[in-house]
This record gives sequence, C-alpha cells and structure tokens, in this order.
Amino acid sequence: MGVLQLLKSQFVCHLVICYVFLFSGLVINLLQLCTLPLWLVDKQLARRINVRLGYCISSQMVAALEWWSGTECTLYTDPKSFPLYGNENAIVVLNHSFEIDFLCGWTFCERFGVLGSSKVLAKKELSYVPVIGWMWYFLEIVFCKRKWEEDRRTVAQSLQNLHDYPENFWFLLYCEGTRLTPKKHQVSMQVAESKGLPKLKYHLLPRTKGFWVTVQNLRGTAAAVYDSTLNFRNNETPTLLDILNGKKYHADLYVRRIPLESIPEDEAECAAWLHKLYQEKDSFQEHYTQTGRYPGPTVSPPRRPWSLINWLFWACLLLYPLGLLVAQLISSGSILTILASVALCSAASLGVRWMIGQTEIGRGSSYGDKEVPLNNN
Ligand SMILES: CCCCC/C=C\C/C=C\CCCCCCCC(=O)SCCNC(=O)CCNC(=O)[C@H](O)C(C)(C)COP(=O)(O)OP(=O)(O)OC[C@H]1O[C@@H](n2cnc3c(N)ncnc32)[C@H](O)[C@@H]1OP(=O)(O)O
Ligand SMILES: CCCCCCCCCCCCCCCCCC(=O)OC[C@@H](O)COP(=O)(O)O
Repeated sequence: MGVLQLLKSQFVCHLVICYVFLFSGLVINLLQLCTLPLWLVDKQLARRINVRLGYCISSQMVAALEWWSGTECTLYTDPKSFPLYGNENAIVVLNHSFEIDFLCGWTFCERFGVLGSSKVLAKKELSYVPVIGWMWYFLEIVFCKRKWEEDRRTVAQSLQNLHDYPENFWFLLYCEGTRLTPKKHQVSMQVAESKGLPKLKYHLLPRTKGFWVTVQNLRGTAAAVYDSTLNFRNNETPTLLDILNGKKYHADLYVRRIPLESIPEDEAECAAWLHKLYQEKDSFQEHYTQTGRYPGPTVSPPRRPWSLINWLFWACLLLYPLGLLVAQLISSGSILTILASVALCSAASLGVRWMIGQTEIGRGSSYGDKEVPLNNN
C-alpha cells in the first residue's frame, strides 16, 4: 500500500471530508431556504440560484469519487448521439444494482454540465435525509410513496412543473423501483411469470406506471430517453465507504438515445415497450458479463476541475475556523467543554454514518420482497 493510499484510508481524513460535507451542506440548505421569498418574485432566477447551490453539495460527492478515489468512467455510446448529451432534457433509465449507481450517474451529469439541475423520481423517505434530501426540495425533485393510488396525481403534477425549467436536466428513473437483492429478484420473477413475461436474469421486473406517467408528462419537455446500463469492471460492487477509503474503480456505462416520439402514448403499449427494453438491457448485461465490455465505440468524457475546486473552497472556508476552535478548546483546559465537544463530534459522525447507511443495500427497504398473491391475467 502506497503512502497516499494509506493516508486515504485514515479515519481522520474521513472525518475531515464528512465534516466539510455536513457543515457546508447545512450552510447551503440555509442559503436555499433564504431563496424562498425570491420564488414569489422571480421563480426562474430562484431556480437558477438553487441549481448552483445544489451543485455545491452534490459535486462534493462527485469529487470524492473522481478525485479522492480516482474512479474512472468509460461511456459506450453512439458518436452521433454524443453531442446531444447535456444539450437537451432527457429521461434516464438506469439499472439499480449498485450502492453507488446514483453517484456514477451524478458523475456523468457533472461531465455533461447538468449536475446541479439533475432530477430523479425518488422514494419519499429520502426527502428527510439532511443536506441531500433537504437540497432536493429546492431542486424540484419528484418524490413518490411507491403507492400508485397516492402517487399518480402528485407525480404527474410535479412533472408538469418542470415544463418551464430554465436549465437542461436529466430526469433519472429507476424503473425497477428498488435495489436488486436475490429475494426481490425471485419475487419479481414470480410476477413476471404470472404476467406471461420472459424472465430477466440481471434486472427486477420494471414497474411501468412511473415510466408511463413520466413519459406522458415530459412530452414536449424532454427530447429523449437515455437507456443506460452501468457496471463496474472485474465484477466489483463498490460502496460509499469504499469511495471514502479512496478505493479506485472503473465504471462502464452503456447509453442508447431513444427519441421520445418513438415511445407509445397508450399506457398498455408503453408498458409493453418498457418490458421489451428491459429484456434488451438484460442481453446487454449478459454481453458485458461474458466479454467485459458493451457493444459499440467508447469515449471517456474527461473529469472537470470544478468539483474539486468547489470542495477546496468549502474546505478552506470551514477548516480554518475548526482549527481555531480546536486550538482554543485545548488551550482552555476545561474538561467539561472538551467533553461536550467530543460528544457533539460523535453525534455528527453518527449522523453522517446514518446518511451513508441510506445508500447501503443491506439496510434497504422491504419494498418488492413480499410474495404477492398472483392472479394469472
Ligand atoms: C447515466 C446518467 C445518469 C443520470 C442521473 C441523473 C440524475 C441523477 C439524479 C439524482 C441522483 C440521486 C438518486 C437518488 C436515488 C433514489 C432512487 C429511488 O428512490 S428509487 C425508488 C423510487 N422510484 C421508483 O420506484 C420508480 C419506479 N417505480 C414506479 O414507477 C412505480 O410504478 C410507482 C410510480 C412508484 C408506483 O409504485 P407502486 O408500488 O404502486 O407500483 P406499481 O403500481 O407499478 O406496482 C403494481 C404493479 O407492479 C406489479 N408488481 C407487484 N410486485 C411486483 C414486483 N415485485 N416486481 C415487479 N412488479 C410487481 C403488480 O403486478 C402491478 O402490476 P400492474 O402495473 O400490471 O398492475
Ligand atoms: C464528500 C463525500 C462525503 C460523503 C459522506 C456523506 C455521505 C452522505 C450520503 C448521503 C447520501 C444520501 C443520498 C442517498 C441516495 C440513495 C440512493 C438510493 O440508492 O436509494 C435507494 C432507492 O433507490 C431504493 O431504495 P430501496 O427500496 O432499495 O431501499
């Protein structure tokens, strides 16, 4: 292990990274709150400011992936579609098997200049996560309860609100609805069987209603669906803690651009279209598993310095007062103050650990792992 790698695995480094993330995040959340009155006066300006404030938070996690862990990203895509990426609104359909797939998604957003404005159909529980979840309120992220009867109206309304969004955005949709586990796969294949659909080897059966409602409500706003399949080389399954430890990975992303007009408007036809898409995704995954690559040409969009510059800015801003505080604390010699500070730091560390836990599949929801009573129609 090299010196740098040893340094990256040190707990004190993780504490510093997490301290900067947490405190800058809370400061930014506060600034976002201050933009509330502006929404009434100039909504588009408020949105643009929030895109930049949001960037200051999410790019820190991207910086951890790109600059701290040094993870590399290769894109497999049609060269004719490449110039459109980042220059149009799009719905991104991504496989959901990795703990950091959202982070790799963010990295690609960063490289195509749409990180601050990127959107997702996210489970409601994530809106309560401090920093990230709170930031999402101001970025008009669409939340769902994964209960169609409750979601159908709210999701459609939130999507409609994006019609006049002033910046290009990618809207991420994990149609599988939850992360893949052996149990969830088994249950979802039972559902596939009951619906007379071919079984999928690498994906859960996609939930079609969210896709249909998204496509219908973003017609005229988004130009295309980007069908995306993500994998890591050498069968690796990275976690956020691995990234914090500075472990390097290589992500491969296969993207096909599908014009939105080619997707059927009728709900049942749209559902059938999505099922077919997932069967194709399964075959790309099989190809990757067999050969270690996807079909077609590759390109490695370069990482940009902005995420690192942003992190360095917040680190300088926050580490200096922290240093002064620690020095003052030690020189004060007050055991009570020192104990109170240690307790505060421990609470903050536990809080961040809980946030990291939100990304862990082992701590995931039970959504989709219950046997469902099936009627064969
Ligand atoms: C590469 C570039 C990347 C770019 C990245 C861009 C942006 C990044 C931005 C942010 C990054 C941060 C990421 C944060 C990640 C957070 C992600 C999540 O929270 S995922 C969870 C929430 N999202 C979803 O669930 C979306 C998919 N779900 C749906 O669309 C659902 O339909 C729904 C709208 C949520 C409604 O849920 P509900 O449970 O009510 O679903 P359905 O009505 O669809 O379910 C009933 C339906 O499904 C059949 N069924 C039953 N059991 C199963 C099963 N186990 N598997 C499959 N199907 C099942 C059942 O028979 C019913 O069938 P039918 O429709 O025929 O009636
Ligand atoms: C600079 C780096 C600092 C790192 C330290 C701070 C880490 C803080 C991390 C907060 C992350 C919160 C964003 C969580 C996004 C999780 C995405 C996700 O994958 O959600 C799962 C859902 O899709 C489905 O849920 P399940 O039904 O599988 O359950």
